[in-house]
Amino acid sequence: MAEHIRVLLTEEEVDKRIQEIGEQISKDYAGKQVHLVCVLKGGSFFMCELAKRITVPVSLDFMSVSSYGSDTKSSGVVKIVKDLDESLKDKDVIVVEDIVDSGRTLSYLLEMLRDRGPASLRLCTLLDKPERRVIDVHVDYTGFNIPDEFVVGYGLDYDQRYRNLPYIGVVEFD
Ligand SMILES: O=P(O)(O)OC[C@H]1O[C@H](OP(=O)(O)OP(=O)(O)O)[C@H](O)[C@@H]1O
Ligand code: HPA
Ligand SMILES: [Mg+2]
Repeated sequence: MAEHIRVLLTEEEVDKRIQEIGEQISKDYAGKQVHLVCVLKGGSFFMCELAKRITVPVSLDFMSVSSYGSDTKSSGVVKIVKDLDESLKDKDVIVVEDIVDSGRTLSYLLEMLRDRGPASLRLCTLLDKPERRVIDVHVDYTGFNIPDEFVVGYGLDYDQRYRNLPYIGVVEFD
């Protein structure tokens, strides 16, 4: 089946919104250092762009998680594939994600990271699909609320492809 991408958010719209979030974070964390935690792979493109627009001191770390499988996924259990290199103790942490969909990944992850003793812990996501939520997750910074459609680009993949698109699109099948 042939597929094509319908543009949902242009590169300009995404860039402008990331700039706004960067400014907001810089204000909210004035006088502090923020520690950005990127959830691989999807969060990587957004985190790099966001970090460039934050004007307070920034440090970065990366983690990779995966769902256990369809059975346990419904219980919200995720497996850590690559853990953070550094401790979160007493740091002002912002978890950076590409999308919050069902909320399973982030609700589990935030609970786990909270146990590591950060001074503060917030969540920043480029996209949010509120209609799809199964588990409640508090999002502190949201780029865009989007409808319930499967999106790609800016880190988001369809079968590992399209992460490199500089805009957000919807996969459509001809
Ligand atoms: O709210 P949820 O329903 O849990 O879905 C959101 C999660 O799913 C995607 O990651 P994925 O596991 O596909 O890995 P990837 O980032 O490597 O693509 C996305 O990047 C979020 O981490
Ligand atoms: O809409 C989506 N696109 C790509 N990956 C995802 N993971 C959760 N939702 C999505
Ligand atoms: Mg992800």
